[in-house]
Amino acid sequence: MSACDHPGLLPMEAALERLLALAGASLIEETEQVVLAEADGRVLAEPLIAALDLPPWANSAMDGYALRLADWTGQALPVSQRIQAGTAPTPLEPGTCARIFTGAPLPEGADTVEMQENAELDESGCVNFREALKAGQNVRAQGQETRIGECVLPAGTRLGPIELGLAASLGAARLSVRRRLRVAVLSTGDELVEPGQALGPGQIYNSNRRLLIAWLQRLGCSVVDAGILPDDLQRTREALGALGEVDLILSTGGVSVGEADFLGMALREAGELTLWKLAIKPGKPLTFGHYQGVPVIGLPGNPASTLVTFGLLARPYMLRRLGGLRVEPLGFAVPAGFTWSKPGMRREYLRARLEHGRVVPYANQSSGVLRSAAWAEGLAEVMEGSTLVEGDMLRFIPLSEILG
Ligand SMILES: Nc1nc2c(c(=O)[nH]1)N[C@H]1C(S)=C(S)[C@@H](COP(=O)(O)OP(=O)(O)OC[C@H]3O[C@@H](n4cnc5c(N)ncnc54)[C@H](O)[C@@H]3O)O[C@H]1N2
Ligand code: MOO
Ligand SMILES: [Mg+2]
Repeated sequence: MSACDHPGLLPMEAALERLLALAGASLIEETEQVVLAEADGRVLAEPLIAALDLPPWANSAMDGYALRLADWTGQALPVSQRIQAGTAPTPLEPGTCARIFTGAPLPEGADTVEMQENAELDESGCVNFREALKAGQNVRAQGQETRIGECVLPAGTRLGPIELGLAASLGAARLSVRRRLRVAVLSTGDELVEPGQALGPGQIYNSNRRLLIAWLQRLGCSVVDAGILPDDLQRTREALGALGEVDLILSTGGVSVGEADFLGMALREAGELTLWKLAIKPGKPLTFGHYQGVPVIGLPGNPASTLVTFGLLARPYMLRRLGGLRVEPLGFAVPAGFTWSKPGMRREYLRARLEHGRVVPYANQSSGVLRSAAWAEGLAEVMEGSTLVEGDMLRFIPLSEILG
């Protein structure tokens, strides 16, 4: 039986589709102008329109000599001016050439550049060209990259180093971006203790809080750290209700079927549990609901489950709320370097590496083992109901595609 015909489990595509639709219905509308230095990781709210041609004027791609090709019939040409980058040339005197350097503006009247390695300056100050010349060679035409008025980046683009460099090349000093998403982070569990404190009986250190806060900061969110919440229904209700002005509550743990899993209970009681139990491993009990109108994503507490569900579901949801265009990781197809003989009802996301171009999973895929992800370079997707033999293709999602 596959997840599609399993009554209790929602397939991955359906879950993501629902989450993205919910996100699209609660877009963050407010925008702000930020200087480029503050714009890394933000989502562009308005298209970036070129305010100038790029390059703004024709220029040389080589260090050499600029000439009008029609002036050259094989004879040596005298050098009539010297043009460095950052200077303004005078029009080219007919029958002459100009000494020119890479990035310098082409003088009016010139249409061709020969690199200096193919030219020879004689004692009389004239240049002999050794090879046949082609009109337009080594010339970077005005506007060859971008024309003034063109849309260079659409609204919804996530800004990274390349986009910021491009905006700078067009002289944009500020960009209009969506305001930061305000996200509250809650770690649920009586067993949790923060690093730096001594462990008591039955206690473990809280890893999800650090993992999520660092990740959210990379995503450009402003984080409200709500600390550790004990496994108690009344305290859960109070904590959820007291988080103030946030766009999203992100919690870990307390969403499965245990008697101490109170987050799901609190959402059910509030009557707004929209999504629960997905056909993915790890991550089955992922929960989405609202508490007093605020969206809540309850990530499963096992650290590898937190990682997978945050990266593949919560992250796209959050970016879509900011109007993000490309929010889902793409990954790529690679051959399996392992055999998978037991088809499961849940789609598996194995913490894996590429070795000699093949996917190799970490030996211990328990969802409690975060070390698997530190070893891994990506998530290898094994589809529900399928078996694999070595060499079969599967999707590999690099962690670098989702960590930020
Ligand atoms: N009878 C069943 N039991 C479980 C089922 C099930 O279907 N039936 N599902 C299992 C699956 S799958 C998962 S995933 C977990 C999810 O449980 P919860 O989200 O309710 O999380 P907890 O029970 O609170 O904790 C699970 C596990 O993770 C550890 N944990 C929790 N928070 C943190 C943290 N911040 N840092 C580090 N580790 C954390 C916690 O100690 C538990 O070991 O449920 C299964 N059970
Ligand atoms: O769905 Mo859970 O995350 O497998 O352990
Ligand atoms: Mg539990």
